[in-house]
Amino acid sequence: MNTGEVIRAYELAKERYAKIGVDTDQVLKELEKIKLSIHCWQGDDVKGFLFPGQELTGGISVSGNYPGKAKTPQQLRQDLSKALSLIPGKHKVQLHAIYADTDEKVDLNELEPRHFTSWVDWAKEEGIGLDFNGTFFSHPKSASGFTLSSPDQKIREFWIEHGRRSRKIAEYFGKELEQQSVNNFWVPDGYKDNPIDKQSPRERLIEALDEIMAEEIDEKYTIEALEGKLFGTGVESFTVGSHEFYMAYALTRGKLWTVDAGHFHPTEDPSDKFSAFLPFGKGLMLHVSRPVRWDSDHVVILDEALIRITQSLVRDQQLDKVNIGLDFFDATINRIAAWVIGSRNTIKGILMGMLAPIEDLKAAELAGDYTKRLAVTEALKTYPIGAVWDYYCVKHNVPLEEDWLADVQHYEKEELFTRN
Ligand SMILES: C[C@H](O)[C@H](O)[C@@H](O)C(=O)CO
Ligand SMILES: [Mn+2]
Repeated sequence: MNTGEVIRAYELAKERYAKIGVDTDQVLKELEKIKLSIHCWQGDDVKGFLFPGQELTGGISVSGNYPGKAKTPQQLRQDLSKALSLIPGKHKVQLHAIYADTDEKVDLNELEPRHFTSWVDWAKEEGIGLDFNGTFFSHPKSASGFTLSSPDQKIREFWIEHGRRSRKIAEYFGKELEQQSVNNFWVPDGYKDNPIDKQSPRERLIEALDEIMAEEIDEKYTIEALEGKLFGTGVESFTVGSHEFYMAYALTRGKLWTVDAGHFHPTEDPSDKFSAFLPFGKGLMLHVSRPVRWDSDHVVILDEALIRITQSLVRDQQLDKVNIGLDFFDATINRIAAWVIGSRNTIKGILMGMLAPIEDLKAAELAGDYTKRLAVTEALKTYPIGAVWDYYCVKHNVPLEEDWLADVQHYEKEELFTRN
């Protein structure tokens, strides 16, 4: 489609939506405000650069061996820039601590903001923000399966220091990039088999987190988010940082609660958590992911689960209290395409949520008119969202659905396949 065709299709779609009271121009203005927090670790299968020979641990795994993964910080930034050029809007990128860019031999408890200056320079060039994650896995000191809740004080102290340093790095991001940097905490701690004592590890985790958070840091620059999980592979029976644990921690400490869509029982609907937590809590961080039977971290597609999440955010007016991060890693496909597909789908999901006569539907629901609620929501599924999306892409100078893949394939040939 050429630009003229896109505009004509948009004008027709605009009229169609106007008939049900939806102003598409206004919707696109709102959509522009959406900032995803795109995870850097899709670009190199969660390897990072600090510990080259280290295997991925912590009960998470990446399958696949697609050629061309980023092996240096420069390559990862170049790949991220390519992906960002194909995703409409201005976003953020989330780093893990293992993505420090330095020639020094530095351990996780020694990291400083200066080890991330090249990332900040790059973010300034891109005009984007940076979020952060301490890396509490893939390290000899997490080999016992315990980090912040370890019964070994020395191990605990190592990870507490890492947590403290992660806050200083996130603060630095916030100051330099003039926007709050969310600092996400996820630890893999837990047992494969049934424990006798569940209380002590949780008490140790509370104490360790409190020590990490002891220093007051201006929230203008950074805020912590805490990510719970039902289980990980090898940690099937007991996870110290469960959902209830972190929800309570976040509520009592004024922090964000992280909802990773892959971290729940498959019959649970993560989107249902938002309206239960937000009336009490400061806000949420999301890790939008696609669990296939388990926390498999598949690339996000425009499926029912994603739409439930994005519809909740829009319908319950939660967008200003929720940071929309992504978390998936697939090494069986082109990694840049993975970022582009997952990010574009998440934005499309939000657009889908916005392109609805929400007030009208709320009124119908309140009046007990569930027939109208069902009829209209079903009808909306075949409304011309694609035409609105195409127009949004053109407005933001990014390729249409049928065009971006050729761009990625060209980059793959010229750049990714030349890497050994
Ligand atoms: C890289 C991980 O996915 C990430 O740190 C964490 O957010 C997670 O989801 C672990 O399952
Ligand atoms: Mn996650």
